[in-house]
Amino acid sequence: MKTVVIGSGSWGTALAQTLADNGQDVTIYGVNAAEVNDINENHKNSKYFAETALNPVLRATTDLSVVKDADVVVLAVPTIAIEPICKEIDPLLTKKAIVVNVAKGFNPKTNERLSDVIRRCISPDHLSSVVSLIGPSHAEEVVIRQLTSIDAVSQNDADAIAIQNLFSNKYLRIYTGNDEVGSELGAAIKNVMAIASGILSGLGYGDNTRAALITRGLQEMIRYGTYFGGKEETFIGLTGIGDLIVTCTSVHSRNFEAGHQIGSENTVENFFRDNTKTVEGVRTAKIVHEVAKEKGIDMPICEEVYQILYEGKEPKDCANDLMIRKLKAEF
Ligand SMILES: NC(=O)C1=CN([C@@H]2O[C@H](COP(=O)(O)OP(=O)(O)OC[C@H]3O[C@@H](n4cnc5c(N)ncnc54)[C@H](OP(=O)(O)O)[C@@H]3O)[C@@H](O)[C@H]2O)C=CC1
Ligand SMILES: O=C(CO)COP(=O)(O)O
Repeated sequence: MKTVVIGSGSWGTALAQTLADNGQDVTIYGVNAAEVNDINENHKNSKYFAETALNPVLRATTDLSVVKDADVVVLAVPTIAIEPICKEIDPLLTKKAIVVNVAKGFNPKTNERLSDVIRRCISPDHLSSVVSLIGPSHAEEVVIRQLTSIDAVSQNDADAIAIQNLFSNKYLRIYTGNDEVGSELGAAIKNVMAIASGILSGLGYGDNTRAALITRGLQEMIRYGTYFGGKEETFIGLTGIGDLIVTCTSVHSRNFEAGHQIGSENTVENFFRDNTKTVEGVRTAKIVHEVAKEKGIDMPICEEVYQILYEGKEPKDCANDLMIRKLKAEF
């Protein structure tokens, strides 16, 4: 199988190296010539993994025509780039490819789920199916071959199994799934919860607060996901509670890190002025706010994160307001 990984950032590099470790034919396509040269010449991607020597067989290119003849195309770019890159690659594909999405969030222009964007932008002649490869997986750990488990989720069982077999090895164990809605919504919304977790940590709150946030955050994810047809059980799997735990507790999470800065400064000002990293939860918070409001879905934690990011509310007031809401039964 010929695989092209679109995106020479942290996750694209780590996943492509996994395929290189598995002896697969894989090439990374990147828009950033410095990252591409670093991979080819130095066997490093110093911008993201300063200390890590990559598998030396890994190759990268800035020529998008590399997707010609690809059997598998992995989209490892931020959500904002998914629609444009699909439109760019569609005319270059010469056969039906499995398109694997690893981004977490929604299309910022239309609020669509990413699998729907890919099906809309890649013509049926060029698309076998969409597989979402998502779960608790910081690139910083996968690139040094730390044991990790994630899901290959697709409406097409055979393609999910093909992607499971392609990526699995002794450090990356892939499970299959077919609840596209539940898996994608869980993996998207956990980024908002990770911002909330970072904010609470920045405000000085500890383990009790984080456990409450993760538990109640999961309930919000279930409420939102099941509204759109996701299965409740999916949210107690890798793309739900698994991804929620890793991003709400890890120093590697950029969403947690952003929240931590916002909480410790009690303002979003410096974050919005200085941030250059991919922090998907920021856009997701706005989309969840809009959709939840329109559909009448109760999302109190997501709403407070939205208020902090977009409406100038102070983080410490949000934490207090969540605690003094009308008391109720847990379930
Ligand atoms: N990093 C991780 O641990 C994980 C990330 N993800 C998800 O994967 C997605 C990608 O994130 P990640 O790799 O971390 O992000 P990074 O910021 O590390 O890298 C993104 C890469 O995409 C490139 N890029 C941006 N636009 C385009 C485009 N139109 N065509 C080709 N390349 C483009 C960027 O180039 P440039 O540098 O020039 O901007 C950069 O190389 C996100 O949705 C994230 O949530 C999911 C699981 C784990
Ligand atoms: O999704 C991730 C790990 O599963 C990456 O999280 P961040 O985008 O917050 O770094």
